[in-house]
Amino acid sequence: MLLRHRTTLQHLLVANPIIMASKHFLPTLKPSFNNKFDKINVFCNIPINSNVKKIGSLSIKPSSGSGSDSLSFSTHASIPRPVSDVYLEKPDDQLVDSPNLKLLKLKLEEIGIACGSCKPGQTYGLLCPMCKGGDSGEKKLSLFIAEDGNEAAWSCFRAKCGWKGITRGAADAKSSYKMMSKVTRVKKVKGLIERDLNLEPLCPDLVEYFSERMISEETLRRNSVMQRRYGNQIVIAFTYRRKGDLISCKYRDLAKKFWQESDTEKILYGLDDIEGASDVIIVEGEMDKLAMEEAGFRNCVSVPDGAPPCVSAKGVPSQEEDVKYQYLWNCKEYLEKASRIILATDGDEPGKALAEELARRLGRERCWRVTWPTKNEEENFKDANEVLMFMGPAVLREVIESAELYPIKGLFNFRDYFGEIDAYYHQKFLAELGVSTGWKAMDDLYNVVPGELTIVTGVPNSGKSEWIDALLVNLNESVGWKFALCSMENRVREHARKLLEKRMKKPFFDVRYGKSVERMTVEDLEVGKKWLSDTFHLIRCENDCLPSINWVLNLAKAAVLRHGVNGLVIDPYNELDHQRPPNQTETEYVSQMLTSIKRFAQHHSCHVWFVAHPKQLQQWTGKPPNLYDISGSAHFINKCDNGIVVHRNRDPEEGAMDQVQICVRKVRNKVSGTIGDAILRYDRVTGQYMDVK
Ligand SMILES: Nc1ncnc2c1ncn2[C@@H]1O[C@H](COP(=O)(O)OP(=O)(O)OP(=O)(O)O)[C@@H](O)[C@H]1O
Repeated sequence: MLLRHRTTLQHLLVANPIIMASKHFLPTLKPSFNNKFDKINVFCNIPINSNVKKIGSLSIKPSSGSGSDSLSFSTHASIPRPVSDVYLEKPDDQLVDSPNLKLLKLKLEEIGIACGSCKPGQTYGLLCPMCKGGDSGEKKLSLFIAEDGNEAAWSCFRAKCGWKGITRGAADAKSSYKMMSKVTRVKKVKGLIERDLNLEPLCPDLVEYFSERMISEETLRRNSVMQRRYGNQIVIAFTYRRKGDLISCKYRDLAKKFWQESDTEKILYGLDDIEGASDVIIVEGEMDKLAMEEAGFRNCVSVPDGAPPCVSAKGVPSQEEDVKYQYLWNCKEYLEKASRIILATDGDEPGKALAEELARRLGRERCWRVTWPTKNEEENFKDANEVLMFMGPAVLREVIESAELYPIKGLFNFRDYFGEIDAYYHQKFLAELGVSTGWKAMDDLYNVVPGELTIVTGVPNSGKSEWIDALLVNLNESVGWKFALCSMENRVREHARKLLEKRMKKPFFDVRYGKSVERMTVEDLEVGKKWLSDTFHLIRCENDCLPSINWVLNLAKAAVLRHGVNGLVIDPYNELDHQRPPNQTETEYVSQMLTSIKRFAQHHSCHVWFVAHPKQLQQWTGKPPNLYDISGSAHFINKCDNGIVVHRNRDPEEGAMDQVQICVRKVRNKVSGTIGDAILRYDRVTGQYMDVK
């Protein structure tokens, strides 16, 4: 006797539509089917012998008793439960009392399946012992007991669980079960039979619907767009094909709800159109694929599952784990031949996330992206079909033709910087040309550029610190710059005195060096103190240990962000903590340290003056030292933007004793200066440096 309404598990899964919304991956929407008989035709008429001999042939289907509203079951909830003719002819007790059935039930109970009053030959919706039906406790475990009561098969239809298995009542038989979701996430079917899907040519109303979206009948025909009836409702059927064979089918009703044949292989829509193509366009939906054809591009495919809400924070998983993008792997051979892939996904955030996920997998270097034209002052058109509808095929063509290279992190073109280059040309960043030091003698040689590193050296007592202080005072007076000071050799009050003398142009005291000039008044001191606190921020290690360069840079960063400082002085290098790993040479250490300083300077547009002493000069002739004489490493001169040697005359016979030589020995940026010497005069009373008249 034949069971007319029995289905195999496979057929059941094929017939269970997985419903999808247009935008994100697989949300659980429910289509509005209402004719049960129509649906039965989808998966019935498969004669199966009622005498189930092999475990493998045991059949199962979701039960109407599940009473659930979830996607797998809802579609068929209204279908009359398939009931065996054999079973109907037999009185209940003949089956219930069989010893094998008792044994079988015992085994099921042991596994956790509460099958108490279940009868052979029927399918039941029970609570899955594995997932407990999720948060809502849905009864999604479908259990089927064979007519002879010897065998049972079950499957949990919750997508997150998928537990399934089979067992027999015989005493020696072992149960076999597995978590479907962990073992095989994508169940492949051998192929859909078009006839079984009851697809029909599009009716005039649907053709009209497409024509309103500027999709012609010719394009619909070429892409085999069909329709399918669900009772009195007709839905669009997008057929997914490979080499002409039907692989999957996606449905769309007029309310824009999507669902598709489940357990079909995931492939790109329009796959045959990109066979052998070197240029491939990828869009986010079937309508966009059809729209591209209207604009003259057949070499276009659509992703089957829409876009993710955002880019995954994790890296690209392995092929097996990459469930959401399985369609790319399944179409690998079609895509790997393409040298140019234009990602024409939607312009919204999920669309951009999809483009990024595709680019990550396909290789950014061969990806391009499009910019959808503006719709009005606030928004852009969102996809190909919208552009086709409102702007026409020529504009859509133009959008594709003007696609730009997909950005690769770290790889740029000058084009990306045109705004900045224009501003530089029009001198919008005045300081970029360098701020004058305040000494005419130096204007052609050295100007201070934000974000650069200046190394200052000179023999002990040459006046390096004095000259830098004087420079800071000048820069503050001329352009209002503020500074972070990490001056380890200076006591705070002494440093304050030196700065105040330069600023107030008066000596702090009226002793020895300042006897000849009136000292600054208490009022001057008050004004000066305010200026000090407005202009300088001190980086100081308050305990006895030496500060490390990273410690200094972190505080300098805080000073930039909190107080907007424009310059940092680190004076001197040898007062920093220079502990380095045992496997690192001093040269490597200095190189790394200077890289950190430069990165800080550039990132924060903060000029850094770094004071470094020369190594002990064996036979010093009184001449200025060389930048290569800096103790530690030649990297000081190699890595700095500017190198300055401060030198003063100590021989009365050689010239005036108050003369100071500022030797500019390196200038990387010709816009800000050049190599050469400037002579300044040092006023010992006020600590000021002045041009020589
Ligand atoms: N041209 C000059 N004539 C006379 N005295 C000067 C001159 N330049 C600097 N000085 C004095 O030399 C002393 C040391 O100056 P400063 O601390 O700036 O030198 P330095 O090069 O930074 O020294 P060090 O290498 O020891 O740190 C100060 O007292 C300063 O007043």
